[in-house]
Amino acid sequence: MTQQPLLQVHNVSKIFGATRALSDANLEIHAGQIHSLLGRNGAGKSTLVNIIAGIYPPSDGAVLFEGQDLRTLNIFSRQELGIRLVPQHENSFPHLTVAENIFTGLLPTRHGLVDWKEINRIAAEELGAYGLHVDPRAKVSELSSIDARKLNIIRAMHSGAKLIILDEPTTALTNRERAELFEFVRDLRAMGTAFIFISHYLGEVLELSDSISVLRDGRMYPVENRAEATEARLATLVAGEDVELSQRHRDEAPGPEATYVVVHGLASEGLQDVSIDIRRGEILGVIGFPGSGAREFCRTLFGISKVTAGSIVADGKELHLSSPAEAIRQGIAYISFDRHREGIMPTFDVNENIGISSQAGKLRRAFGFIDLALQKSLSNQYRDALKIRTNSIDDDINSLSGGNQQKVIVSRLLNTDPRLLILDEPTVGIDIKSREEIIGTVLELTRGGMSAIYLTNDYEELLRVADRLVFFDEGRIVTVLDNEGITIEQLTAIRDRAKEGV
Ligand SMILES: Nc1ncnc2c1ncn2[C@@H]1O[C@H](COP(=O)(O)OP(=O)(O)OP(=O)(O)O)[C@@H](O)[C@H]1O
Repeated sequence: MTQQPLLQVHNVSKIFGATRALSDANLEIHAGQIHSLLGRNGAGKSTLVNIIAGIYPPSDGAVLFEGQDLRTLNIFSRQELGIRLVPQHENSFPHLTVAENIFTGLLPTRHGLVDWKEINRIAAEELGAYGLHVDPRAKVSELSSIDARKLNIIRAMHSGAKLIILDEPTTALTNRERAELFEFVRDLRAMGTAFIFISHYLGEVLELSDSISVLRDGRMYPVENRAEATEARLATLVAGEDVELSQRHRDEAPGPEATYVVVHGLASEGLQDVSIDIRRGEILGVIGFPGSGAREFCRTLFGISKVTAGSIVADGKELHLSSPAEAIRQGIAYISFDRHREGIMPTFDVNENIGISSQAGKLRRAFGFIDLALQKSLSNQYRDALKIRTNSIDDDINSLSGGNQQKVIVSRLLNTDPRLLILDEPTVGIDIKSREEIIGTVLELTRGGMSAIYLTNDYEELLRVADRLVFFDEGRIVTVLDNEGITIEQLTAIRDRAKEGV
């Protein structure tokens, strides 16, 4: 390509206190190009895109857009030039309508009044032009996650974006929604829009991108020979070494004699008449579309959703899980798919985030005192075991990268010494190496007798870890299978058949 690049990043570095988050990064992107950024948690991906978007300045180096040095421009001036960052977490306003979201700050007026009829008409036209067929008067909170994500991109397009940065846009989307999003992005690329795409899924990076670079420890490595790149090659580049995938072995699956929890006729909001036993040391894989009951099952077992009928009996004793705190007391822990809303305590440091759920348990001493020394020593152990990347456990949790925050949450739950660990999309936003560290820890603990319920949309991962597979649809269990010789294609076919009621 001979024309001037849209974006040029020249020798950009960033230092936060004692952390060198980025060293001499270089990157060029042209109009109509999709460039993917890969890297482990904490490798510097967000730092790089935040510098491009103008959220903070580089410590060194320069960013040019259409040949113009952006040094003196803040985030808003950069947006006007056409750079838009679409963050991982929805940046739309859920309580406003679709049209209001598109026009935020730019509402057309008539005689000084906001002209809603006109706004809704233009919004409908614009949505249609980009292939999003939703009612402009609908509240954003009512949209499906795929439509909400498309809306975020359309908002960017509406303000004249030429370069859109998508930070892990496929998180928690189903495979079908993912394909739909990619088609949408490709259509925009054909109109000349450029993209920076951040993802931990090597397969989707290979599928979508025109060019790829890997960030490792703040250094950038462009992937040469794009056409010859493979998942294995990318995985090695990301980790800086070969990654060994953890695998559950068939002969490790406990039999029915190891029954630990018996769920009988369970009902709650979105769940009806669910009966299943969970065995000691078992990893029970859970599968279903959103709203199928799979996630509702997990949340009911953790006391988030109220039981309306049926029973949960552990070792012969009925559990009354009136709240998550009660569930923790009963030895049940839950890792939420939504760590930002339900997991991280943003005003606490790493150590406090790990210890918070154990204060009623093993950290408690006489007269309500908490054993702070024990908490610190345990936090340090988790930091080493799960390789949490932080200078110290006293660091502010917000200074950790997203994936490392997730490891803190895993540590917090393990710190409650659960007998049943419920994992709801535990590796979303987690790089390949950290993912294997988390999976390895779960496998190790189940070998020691802990039971686990594992819900993920990543079927490759599920087939590697689960002993049995439980399919949900319309709030009920429709099929239970031993995970023996099942392929991803078969699993998808069974799930779809369940949906069609065959
Ligand atoms: N505001 C900050 N203050 C201190 N350190 C920070 C700050 N932001 C990032 N860091 C550190 O800089 C390094 C790079 O973090 P960054 O968020 O760019 O990683 P990432 O590749 O986006 O990771 P993830 O995939 O987990 O989100 C990490 O060590 C992180 O702890």
